[in-house]
Amino acid sequence: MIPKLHYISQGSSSEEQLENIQKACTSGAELVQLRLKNVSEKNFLKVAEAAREITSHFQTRLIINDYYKIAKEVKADGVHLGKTDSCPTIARKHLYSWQIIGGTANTLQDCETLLDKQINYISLGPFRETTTKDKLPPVLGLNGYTAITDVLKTGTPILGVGGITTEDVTAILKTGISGIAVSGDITRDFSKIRTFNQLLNASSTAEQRYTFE
Ligand SMILES: Cc1ncc(COP(=O)(O)OP(=O)(O)O)c(N)n1
Ligand SMILES: Cc1nc(C(=O)O)sc1CCOP(=O)(O)O
Ligand SMILES: [Mg+2]
Repeated sequence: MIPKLHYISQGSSSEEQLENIQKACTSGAELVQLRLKNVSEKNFLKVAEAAREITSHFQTRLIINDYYKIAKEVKADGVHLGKTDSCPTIARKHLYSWQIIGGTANTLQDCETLLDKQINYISLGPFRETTTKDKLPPVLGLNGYTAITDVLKTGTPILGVGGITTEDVTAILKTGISGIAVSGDITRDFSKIRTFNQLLNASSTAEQRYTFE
């Protein structure tokens, strides 16, 4: 099962990235995506190895952004690929059978293309403007989400992404979106993970671990 909350990492250095990943894990994140830009592949691999160690310690899933070969090398739980990244079909051939592949979509057509390529989840965005990523396509908002999920009848999880805060969750879930990926709102305050999990009715790993339910 794909967790309903994905924390997309950020940080202005490798050290800050790893600190944020550790904070996300201690705050109950079930899944962390390592998103690190403007570093060499060699440096990305080093950070990915450290991120794998941290996440494994907390039994938190790890998704590698962009680099499917690194996802295989560090035995991450999967890879996230955007429209200008490697093709999911090629990544699938390279990865272990248990590794998951997520893909970015901005339109209904993108979603259909990804479903044909048998990805495990779709991340549909941007929900609203965000400073976390440059050169975003037009925002979809609640109406855009409803228009796409109404047509797209699929059992594949569709996550919302882009400028999402805790205040948006309830309305987003009513559109047919089943989970969310968040960077800024969580990085500003890691205690928000607990609130997001409650709003999403997602299991908080820490709570599960101690309640025997
Ligand atoms: C969960 C999630 N959704 C969307 C993206 C964006 O991927 P992409 O379009 O490849 O852009 P970059 O993140 O690589 O800049 C994502 N990473 N994660
Ligand atoms: C990485 C990313 N991809 C997006 C897309 O729409 O494809 S929006 C986005 C940024 C998500 O971070 P925040 O929660 O800080 O807006
Ligand atoms: Mg990418």
